[in-house]
Amino acid sequence: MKDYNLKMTIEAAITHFPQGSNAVKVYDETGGFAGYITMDALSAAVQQGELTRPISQFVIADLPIPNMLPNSISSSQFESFFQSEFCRLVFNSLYDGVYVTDGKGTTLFINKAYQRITGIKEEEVYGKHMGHLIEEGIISISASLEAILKKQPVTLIQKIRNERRIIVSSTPIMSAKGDVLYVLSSVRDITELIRLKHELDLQKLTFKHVADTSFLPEHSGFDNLVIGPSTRPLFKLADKVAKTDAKILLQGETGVGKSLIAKYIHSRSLRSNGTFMEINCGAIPEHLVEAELFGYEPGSFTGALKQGKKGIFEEANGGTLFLDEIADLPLHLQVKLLKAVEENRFMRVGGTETVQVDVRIITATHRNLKNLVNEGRFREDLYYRLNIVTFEVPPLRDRREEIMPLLEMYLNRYNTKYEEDKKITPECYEWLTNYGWPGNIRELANLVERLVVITFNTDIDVSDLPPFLQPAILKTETGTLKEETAKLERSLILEAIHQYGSTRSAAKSLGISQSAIVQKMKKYHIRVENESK
Ligand SMILES: Nc1ncnc2c1ncn2[C@@H]1O[C@H](COP(=O)(O)OP(=O)(O)OP(=O)(O)O)[C@@H](O)[C@H]1O
Repeated sequence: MKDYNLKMTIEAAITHFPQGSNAVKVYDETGGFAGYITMDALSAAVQQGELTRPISQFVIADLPIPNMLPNSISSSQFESFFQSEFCRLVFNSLYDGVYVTDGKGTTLFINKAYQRITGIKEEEVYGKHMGHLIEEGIISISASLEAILKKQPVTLIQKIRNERRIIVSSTPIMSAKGDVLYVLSSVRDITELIRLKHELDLQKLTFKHVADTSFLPEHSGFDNLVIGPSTRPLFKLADKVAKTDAKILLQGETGVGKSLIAKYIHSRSLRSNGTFMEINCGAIPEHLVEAELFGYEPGSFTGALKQGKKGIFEEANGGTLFLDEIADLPLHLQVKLLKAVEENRFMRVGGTETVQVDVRIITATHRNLKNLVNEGRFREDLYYRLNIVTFEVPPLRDRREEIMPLLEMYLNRYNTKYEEDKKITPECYEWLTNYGWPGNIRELANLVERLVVITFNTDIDVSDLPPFLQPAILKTETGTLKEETAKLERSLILEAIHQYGSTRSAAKSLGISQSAIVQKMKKYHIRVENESK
């Protein structure tokens, strides 16, 4: 599977691991073969609680040759052991689950931990063949049967009643003749492990969050800030520079929180009683930017207000002016901005007198401004003027510890807004934390809002996620072709409805008629609120 790369974490690898495989190939950044990662290695890493370590530390060059098991104990000795009270006592005192079958795959014994982890009772499985348990949907796949078939130890991920995921390691016990006499399996709960890990992450973060923001004035509007290890230095620096008038350049992808940091700096500055004005230089038509920034005198151009208008520089007088997407400012206006920034003075469009203001300037861009300077597309003198302090705001994929608290924060927000009480399942959190979030925090917020609105059950689970986020493994692992096709169809319809807002446009985008989409929506219980006709 090309999906496995050296940077992948144990946690991500284990959730993707194809059912029934013992090993998968791993590739390096250039696409070259780097070795194998085995289920045994993942299992060992999970047992040591190394969920966030990269798999590169566990990759091996060659697959191990299967161990030949000791077979000096006779079959009757084993038989009397498995039937003894002593065996029950020993296995029942273990924290991990234990499952014992005979050499044909018929269940002989399960310990108490196995019953706790899986919810399966001994009477449900005792004397039953593993194949039968698969048919009944109690387990998804049998490591014991695999071990019998291969006559080798096998480790794999199994689903219990389509809910919990467990790691099962099965070891065959062989006779001198090489027949499998018994299979001994040990079992660990991954769902629980992952949940515990996230709970721990969340606790650590909540603690830090409180520690870092407790100094904020009440109702400052920043009660819900999530500050993780990667962004803490930025907020500390923001606090330090807030008290000065130093010009700040915020760089970072879209939706990473540049505008939020600008507001934070303003709120912590001596200008916090003044206005915070924000303008997106890329969103205004080029011919209007100058008037928006600097204002204009009466009758200075066609379409202008008779009485003239103040520009945003004047509106921000005494406060902070945040110029977003500064790289989009046309070159000819960069000269005027430079002068305004240096002297806090400028002329309105069509004006003859200078206007004096007292404004603190913060700028932001998602581009690399230095490169634009080198290419001659941004003035070097202005670049140095605006960039006394630079903040590089990292993308969400490099702030993974913040994903879970952000999901929680938005879940609370939208639960309140829509009067719902939705919860995200641990497995779903797992997928959401491992996703790359190209659209950053805004995309995350948008997805949580959608999930709160469109899901029917209280629990938001992996199957509720849009197709681009759904793990491929689920699609092959569960359900018949018909069920899987229906799931996909439902997701595609939901996506289209969400994107286009009306059944007509959604139907068009999917290449079906409006009546067909309406019928399918009835079938899949999809509703559209306030559809525009
Ligand atoms: N540390 C944080 N904690 C909580 N919410 C945050 C945090 N950072 C950003 N957000 C939220 O994420 C959303 C996007 O942030 P923001 O608008 O500041 O990003 P941006 O980088 O300015 O985006 P753009 O470049 O598109 O203007 C906002 O709703 C903001 O409140």
